[in-house]
Amino acid sequence: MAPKVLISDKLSPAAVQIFKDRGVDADFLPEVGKDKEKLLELIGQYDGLAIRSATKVTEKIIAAADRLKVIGRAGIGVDNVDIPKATARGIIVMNTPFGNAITTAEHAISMMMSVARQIPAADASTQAGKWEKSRFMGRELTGKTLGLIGCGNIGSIVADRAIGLKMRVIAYDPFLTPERALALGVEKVALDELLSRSDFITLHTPLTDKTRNVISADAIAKMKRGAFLINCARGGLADEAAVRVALDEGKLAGAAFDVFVEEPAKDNVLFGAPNFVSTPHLGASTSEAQENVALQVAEQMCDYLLDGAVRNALNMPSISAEEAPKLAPFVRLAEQLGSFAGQLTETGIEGIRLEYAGAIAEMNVQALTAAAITGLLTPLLQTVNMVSAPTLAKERGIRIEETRREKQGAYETYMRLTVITERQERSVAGTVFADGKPRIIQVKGINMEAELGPHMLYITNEDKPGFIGHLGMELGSSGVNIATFHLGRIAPGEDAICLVEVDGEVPDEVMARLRAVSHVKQVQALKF
Ligand SMILES: NC(=O)c1ccc[n+]([C@@H]2O[C@H](COP(=O)([O-])OP(=O)(O)OC[C@H]3O[C@@H](n4cnc5c(N)ncnc54)[C@H](O)[C@@H]3O)[C@@H](O)[C@H]2O)c1
Ligand SMILES: O=C(O)[C@H](O)COP(=O)(O)O
Repeated sequence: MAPKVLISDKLSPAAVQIFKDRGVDADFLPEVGKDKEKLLELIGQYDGLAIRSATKVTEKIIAAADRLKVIGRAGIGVDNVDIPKATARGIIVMNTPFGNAITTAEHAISMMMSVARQIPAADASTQAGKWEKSRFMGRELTGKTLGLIGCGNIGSIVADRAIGLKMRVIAYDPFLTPERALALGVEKVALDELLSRSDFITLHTPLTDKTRNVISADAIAKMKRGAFLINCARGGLADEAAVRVALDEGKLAGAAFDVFVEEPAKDNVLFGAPNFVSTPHLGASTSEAQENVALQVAEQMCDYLLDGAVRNALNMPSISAEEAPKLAPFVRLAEQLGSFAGQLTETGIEGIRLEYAGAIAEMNVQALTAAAITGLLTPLLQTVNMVSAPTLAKERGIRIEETRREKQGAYETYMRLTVITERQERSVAGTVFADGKPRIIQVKGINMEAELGPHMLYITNEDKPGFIGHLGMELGSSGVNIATFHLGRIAPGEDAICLVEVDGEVPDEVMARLRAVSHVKQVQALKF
């Protein structure tokens, strides 16, 4: 059955066409995003949800999203999605980090020019038949200092354009490296220095606990009298009430906001303030940017739903479309090793150690580790996948160690998973053969070579004559057919392991008889 996607926001129709061309059923219902109840009613039917900023993907929506595998944001900001809740349910959240960056940077520059020359007010006055030439005295940009708070994708494009306008650009961004600042032609400064030196300040950070109200009354007090403030990033970065006071008092010569604490902004404290310019969250609204983000998000969602490729996800390592089919057998191996160890572990898991050697060490190990944790936790938790597994493990205090080795042993690829509990460490290792099928090649240091089937018996025993015959007889007389049989031992007469694939589930009474077979130490049924 073709995957089904709901487009619940005003995305460019280009997205619908991509979904159609790739064989994904897409329902284009752009009004649903604003109607919480309708979204709640419909969401259970979909594998994918394509959104912009109007759709709020809350905990309640996620709880009702029984089939949902991916949320695709045609744009950058994902503050309208409850990512931790999506992650816990194994839903990938992806965005399009570059598709609307140029357009938004251009909007910030437009807002800076508009507010510097009071264009909206001058336009309204002129069209009202007044000719108030002396009322609208503006400010020149050339030679002025522009302070960027946040110098990522959009901030750095703004810097480039502002340098073109002959402005001096300074930036406050803790993650901006000196090399990057140099390459951009930007001076990296501390926040207080930026506040005191800038003639214009533009905001380009996400809204986080650290950035909320970065422009507070205190921050405004540190700014130059007559400075301008531009916010095309997120409402909440500036304290709107404090900005209103500063505009009324003339501390700020003007402010231009595209984004507001509450959107849609219908009755904002800033409305009507002197030299306040506003737009209704139009930063990304150009036909070019909307086409870019719609195409990109639709392709990314199709890649994931159809091929398992992951791009621009905020809660899962990337897996390229070329890589996905090559990685698939190794993901299966990692899941099997995790599941094998998980089913044999009865006490609390303190940590897991993952060792990758040979060709596998060069692969997307982050994805393989996520797959191994998925396999490990699946027997313990109801719903877990590669998206939720690392978070669920972390929440449970499970330590994850990863090592990569170039050295190859007998096998071209070698992956070993060791589960660490308070009582013991148990390891299981495997490889993928040229036929693309995973094999178990070591259990607790004992070499063997076994392909796992849906129903397996894991038996530990003493290596003594008669054991195999006795075991075979018990299974045969109980009507349990043996599909494959694999043996390994430390040394003649010592501890041994036996992995048997059987055709179907082994009833409890048969399990009890197997446990009574002489030289048997442990018998456990495993499912894959
Ligand atoms: N108005 C719109 O329509 C529109 C369109 C696109 C993006 N946006 C918003 O613009 C903002 C920036 O987007 P981007 O693509 O440049 O993001 P980005 O992730 O590329 O850049 C954000 C920058 O902020 C910096 N940063 C993080 N915390 C900081 C802090 N405490 N102090 C200073 N800097 C900090 C980061 O280091 C990073 O360099 C986002 O909030 C995004 O949602 C708005
Ligand atoms: O984060 C973004 O990409 C912008 O805020 C754009 O939002 P929009 O897609 O709702 O216009």
